[in-house]
Amino acid sequence: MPDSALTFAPLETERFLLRPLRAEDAAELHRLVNDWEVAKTLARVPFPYPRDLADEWIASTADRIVEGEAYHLAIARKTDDVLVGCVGLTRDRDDRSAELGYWVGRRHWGQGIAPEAAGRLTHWALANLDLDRITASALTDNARSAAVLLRIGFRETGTGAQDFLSRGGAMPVRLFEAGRADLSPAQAAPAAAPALPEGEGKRILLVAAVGLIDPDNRVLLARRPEGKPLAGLWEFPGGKVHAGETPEAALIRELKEELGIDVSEACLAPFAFASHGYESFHLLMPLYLCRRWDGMVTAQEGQALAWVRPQRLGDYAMPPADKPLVALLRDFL
Ligand SMILES: Nc1nc2c([nH]c(=O)n2[C@@H]2O[C@H](COP(=O)(O)OP(=O)(O)OP(=O)(O)O)[C@@H](O)[C@H]2O)c(=O)[nH]1
Repeated sequence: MPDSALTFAPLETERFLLRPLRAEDAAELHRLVNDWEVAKTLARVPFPYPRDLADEWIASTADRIVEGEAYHLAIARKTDDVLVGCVGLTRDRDDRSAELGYWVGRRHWGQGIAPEAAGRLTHWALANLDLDRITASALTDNARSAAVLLRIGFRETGTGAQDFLSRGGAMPVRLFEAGRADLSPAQAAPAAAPALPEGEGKRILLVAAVGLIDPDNRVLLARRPEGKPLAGLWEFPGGKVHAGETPEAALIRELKEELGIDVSEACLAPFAFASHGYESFHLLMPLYLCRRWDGMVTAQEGQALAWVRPQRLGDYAMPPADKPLVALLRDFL
């Protein structure tokens, strides 16, 4: 059995750790899930739940984490590591989506555990896996579960029918989904952004970005980290132009802060710009190209970095404002 504990760093919430399940969790997991009130709400859980199945299922979750197929995690109390439930995501690679599931043992109900755990896993997944959507479903008669999803930011998309092992057949469900925009409606620029003319009633946000190009003609993309709007999307390094700063000075500052490199103004060649209306601001973003810098490009803020061949840029999910820039860059390089 591969050691998923070595490959998956537990996710922390205010009160819980979402960590890989361990063989020692089996007895408590069985006690909590072998309860009709819990099992009847879960599509893939039989009732009664055989004790051996807890061992088998826990063993299988480790392989699937290592393979990046599914992330089924224990919700464990930080104070004493007691298992209170499980939360999981199963990926559908063809669709760049994953399905969320969760349950909490009956003795732990009423403490807001499900939204805390499922919300954390949803945010983490959209920021760190190549996904655009998380889907979820709740039995039509399970208003409590639907409320959890809505609280996290999921949208209701319709109804359907799903096979429930515990019920011995198909049951009506409400369908939900969440993308980045649902989880981070606060796409608004922080108040520190410089005051610029209003466009169509929206504030104009000036952001400077750069296509760093290495000797193999590859372009550097950086992944927006969890916690920022549009987390998980790949973008050109850069950031907001502060009041009193030129776009070039802003880039030189951002490249030092984010990538640890020194760039001189003479090496920043203006290339193109993006002008894009986001929901709460209008982005104006000059894109420079740069082939010379001092120092080694290293992620200073834990963000993922990728050197990408121009033909492969389309494989990376980027903010909508970047689409025209990517096309121009591909033609240019
Ligand atoms: N750097 C960068 N920002 C982009 C790109 N495309 C795009 O839409 N943006 C948007 O421009 C804004 C940049 O803001 P930011 O939050 O990265 O700026 P920053 O580094 O100063 O952030 P901070 O204030 O959290 O430090 C975001 O709304 C981001 O979504 C891009 O390719 N590169």
